[in-house]
Amino acid sequence: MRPFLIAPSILSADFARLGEDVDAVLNAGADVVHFDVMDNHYVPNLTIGPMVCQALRDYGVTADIDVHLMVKPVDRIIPDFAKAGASIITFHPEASEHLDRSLQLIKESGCKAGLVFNPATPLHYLDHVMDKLDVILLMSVNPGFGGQSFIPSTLDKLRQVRKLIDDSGYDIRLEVDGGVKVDNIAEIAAAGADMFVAGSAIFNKPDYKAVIDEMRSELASIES
Ligand SMILES: O=C(CO)[C@@H](O)[C@H](O)COP(=O)(O)O
Repeated sequence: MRPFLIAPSILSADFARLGEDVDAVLNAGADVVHFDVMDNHYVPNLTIGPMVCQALRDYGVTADIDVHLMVKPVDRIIPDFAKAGASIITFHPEASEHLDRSLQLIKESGCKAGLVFNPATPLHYLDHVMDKLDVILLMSVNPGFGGQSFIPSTLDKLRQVRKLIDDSGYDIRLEVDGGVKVDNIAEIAAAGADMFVAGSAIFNKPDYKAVIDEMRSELASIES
């Protein structure tokens, strides 16, 4: 298994001082910036677009930015995010008319590509695209809002996807997003995840480093 990555979701950051807050969480030990893009159409909330991604790059953020597109359609916005400095772009299969084309578009734009599965989205969308994926993201809440509780059936789904990845021989990250906390991160890692999105668990606490350190110490029990 590759090193675990902690990716704070900036959905729970302070948008009035986003650059500073992202710097703070990276200085606290986070690996990746998770950037949630919502369109009030595919999901019932509205957030941020490529200009904000570009603003973070202009502010000096050099860490990978993991752009999670909760938008429909997806293709038109992919090149804009690539130009704005996205490192990884993921989208939901239900939001794309042509899965393979959207994945190729992300790759041609120079970013890593991933598919996102809602709690009830079946895994068959993986059938013919494993060779094009850098990331599989399992939502452990229904997308749209931070601060929801982890849906326990995600653990079984993680085990299934971990097996699919291992059997495929491809180098694919298994990311999980929603309700990830210090007290469940070890169980989630044991089920196969290696990249952990956490919003409220980190940003709603005054000491980001303390939370990230606690998460890493929980994860250490799995690594060893
Ligand atoms: O994409 C989403 C929600 O749609 C997530 O990234 C949330 O922002 C995670 O928040 P927490 O559950 O960790 O508070």
